[in-house]
Amino acid sequence: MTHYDLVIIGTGSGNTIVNRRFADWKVAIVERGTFGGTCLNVGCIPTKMFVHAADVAATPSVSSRYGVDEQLLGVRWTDVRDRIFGRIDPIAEGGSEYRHHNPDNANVRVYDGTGRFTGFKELTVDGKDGSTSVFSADRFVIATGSRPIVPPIPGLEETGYHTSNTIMRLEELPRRMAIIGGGFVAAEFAHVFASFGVEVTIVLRSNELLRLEDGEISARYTEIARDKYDVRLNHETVRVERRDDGSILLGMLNPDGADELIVDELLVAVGREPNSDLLNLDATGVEVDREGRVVVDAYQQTTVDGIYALGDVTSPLQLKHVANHEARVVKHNLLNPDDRIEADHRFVPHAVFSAPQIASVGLTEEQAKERGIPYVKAVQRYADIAYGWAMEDTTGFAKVLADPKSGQIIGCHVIGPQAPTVIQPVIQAMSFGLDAYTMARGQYWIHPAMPEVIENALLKLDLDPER
Ligand SMILES: Cc1cc2nc3c(=O)[nH]c(=O)nc-3n(C[C@H](O)[C@H](O)[C@H](O)COP(=O)(O)OP(=O)(O)OC[C@H]3O[C@@H](n4cnc5c(N)ncnc54)[C@H](O)[C@@H]3O)c2cc1C
Ligand SMILES: NC(=O)c1ccc[n+]([C@@H]2O[C@H](COP(=O)([O-])OP(=O)(O)OC[C@H]3O[C@@H](n4cnc5c(N)ncnc54)[C@H](O)[C@@H]3O)[C@@H](O)[C@H]2O)c1
Repeated sequence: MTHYDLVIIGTGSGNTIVNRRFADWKVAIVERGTFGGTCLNVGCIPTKMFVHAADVAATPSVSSRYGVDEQLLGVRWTDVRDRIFGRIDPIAEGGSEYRHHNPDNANVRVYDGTGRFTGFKELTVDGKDGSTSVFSADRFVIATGSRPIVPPIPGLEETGYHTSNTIMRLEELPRRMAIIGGGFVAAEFAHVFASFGVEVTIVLRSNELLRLEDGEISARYTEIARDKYDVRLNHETVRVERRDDGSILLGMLNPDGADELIVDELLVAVGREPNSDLLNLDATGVEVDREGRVVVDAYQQTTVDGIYALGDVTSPLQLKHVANHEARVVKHNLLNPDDRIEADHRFVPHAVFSAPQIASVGLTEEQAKERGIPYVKAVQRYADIAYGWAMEDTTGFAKVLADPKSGQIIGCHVIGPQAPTVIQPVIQAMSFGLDAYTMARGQYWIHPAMPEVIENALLKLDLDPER
């Protein structure tokens, strides 16, 4: 049986581990799908390329507030789509080609197929070409990501539906689209398709969109979304069927009774589950938790010595920057087994590229309350800073929570233009222990740029003068 020094299963962030420092290792990489994983092929990168096109398409609807009258003449969907995938698909192919054939990878063998453990540190790969390969290794990295959850709604399978994996490759724009779910994917695709002229209906069970955000952010986003889209809160989808004219009917229940909706396309966006079940992890002794996530310690090592895991298959934070960080930790620990480092999950930010954009780091106000953590808070509206005037923004704000005594920032939540960029200095301050006052007054803030929304929020904090 072939024996490797290292086997990587999954080519999302897992693929970033192997470089020249592993030149004298015998390495295998296993991939069942498209090389490059979720972020490149069906996640962050294409979605944000669509989001930018949507931002452009949405501009004429607001430009008159600046005294500029514009008209959207049309959205050439296939041109939008083909520009995006015309750029991305070759990158995935190039990545695969590089690993398969480039002399840099003379020590690397790529297996195109699905890996599953068939013994202790023994993997069997069912190849896409029908072959079966069995090999062993000293070390493994499980980096198999996650996949969209498909809820057991009667009629869903027979009717057909899209997930984030397929919706970006539609042949044409539908007239009407329903999105089941009220999280990241729902918020981003609602913006994309509504900006392109599709009538979007969001159907969700809870009474708020993006309900895991800070309460004031979810409430503001929900209010804005209800103005733009048909949002059916507190609606449980209980059946789906295809009608004779090809349209799709959703049967829903809400506290007032039954409700129906007819659309042309259906996007299911109710979360993602870890790809741990395909791996037969019992065979090698790797444990998973109740949600199916691979259990790891602070070094990203699983319950088996020498088997590491990273990214969506192990983390409740299904974000590319988390997967990338964990990949760097795993790489270091593989190369330096006697001097391992721990992953740092203290201040993991996230952003939703919806309209408006949202970004967040640290505790929400609700979490601070629940945990009994003392805090002071300040809110700064975009409407009251110079660039907010320029944009005529009326709904955006930045909210900062800080420890009243030390001034350390414990959370920051932003809804409004450039939120994912505006929040970055706060992530830096939290990561390096800079207190709110020093952060605000210890540096220049470019005037009149958007980060002034953060500067002003920091200055409004009612911190203990003795700190
Ligand atoms: C629509 C969408 C938008 C997103 N936008 C953002 C964003 O803006 N910012 C952000 O931070 N995050 C975003 N994410 C999340 C981000 O894409 C993921 O957190 C990240 O890609 C996870 O990386 P990973 O390496 O853990 O897994 P993946 O990139 O999913 O890689 C796992 C790979 O393993 C392969 N695989 C699985 N099982 C096996 C097996 N048994 N054998 C062989 N191969 C296997 C899969 O085919 C896949 O290629 C988005 C996700 C989605 C779906
Ligand atoms: N900008 C980004 O970073 C970005 C963008 C897209 C996706 N992602 C990642 O991908 C993950 C998946 O995104 P998502 O939007 O699918 O999940 P999500 O967890 O963000 O939201 C899921 C939504 O579906 C609802 N829901 C759950 N089960 C349901 C059911 N049976 N019926 C109806 N509604 C149900 C939940 O209440 C929630 O509103 C995100 O959690 C995030 O980590 C990140």
